[in-house]
Amino acid sequence: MSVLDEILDGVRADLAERQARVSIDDLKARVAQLPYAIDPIPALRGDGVAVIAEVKRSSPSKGALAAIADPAGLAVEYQAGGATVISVLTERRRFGGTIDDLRAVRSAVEVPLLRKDFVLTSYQLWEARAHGADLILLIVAALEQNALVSLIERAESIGLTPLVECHTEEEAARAVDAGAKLIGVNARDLRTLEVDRSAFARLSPTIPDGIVKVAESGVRGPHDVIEYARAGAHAVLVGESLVTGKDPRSAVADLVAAGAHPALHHD
Ligand SMILES: O=C(O)c1ccccc1NCC(=O)[C@H](O)[C@H](O)COP(=O)(O)O
Repeated sequence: MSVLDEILDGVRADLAERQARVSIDDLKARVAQLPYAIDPIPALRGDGVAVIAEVKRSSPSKGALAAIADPAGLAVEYQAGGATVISVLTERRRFGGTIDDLRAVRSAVEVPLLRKDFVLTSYQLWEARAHGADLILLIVAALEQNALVSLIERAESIGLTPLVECHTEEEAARAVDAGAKLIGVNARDLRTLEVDRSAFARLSPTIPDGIVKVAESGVRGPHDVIEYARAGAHAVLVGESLVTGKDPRSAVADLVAAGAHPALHHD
């Protein structure tokens, strides 16, 4: 069984437990009380390379990364450093996150929030909105094509912007066919956990102009932002190097500064 399949089994079990406690109608009622979600696309498409900074406690590839007792405090630092979007990993078993982290971060920052998880059902979309997310991750490798298409449509219908993640040419084609407007190329193969930073440059030309492109994973510092920008990234998604560094605010600011060089601006 691949790492991804193991993660998905755990996600299904945790999901069943949450669904038994909180009904989808309760989530819909909560969403009805909230302001509209923020559309992140204009900011992600702006000049320079946007930084999506991630709250990430642990990972299947590295184990424990950082204790992060105060996810909201970390998010405030990310925002102060210039992050365009903040990603919150809410998967419990392998990443040490919870949906409550999302709520805590929402109450502390104004920038758009990505719920980073393994979304399989529309319940998780409502859950994400009810806890303040503006974006949701949909992983092509985890979804049949008809499920991907219907989750994209459902997410958009409730105001969420789907970030559709791929790792291979075939998955990128599926993301485009499914109508994704925001596509992430993950350097990490979720089945083997190997990181291949050349994946973005390989897949980027296959993604049509007009779609916003995010380079995910493996960003160690400003030099990787510059490389991803040269290959056409509108944004980078960064977790590990930020949560394991000493000063998340200045680390984000350094990435933003690297991506802001006029030579890297999009046409
Ligand atoms: O991070 C992992 O080990 C991992 C394993 C299996 C599925 C997903 C995984 N990570 C999720 C992510 O996509 C990353 O957290 C995100 O892109 C940031 O990556 P990094 O900067 O390398 O922490």
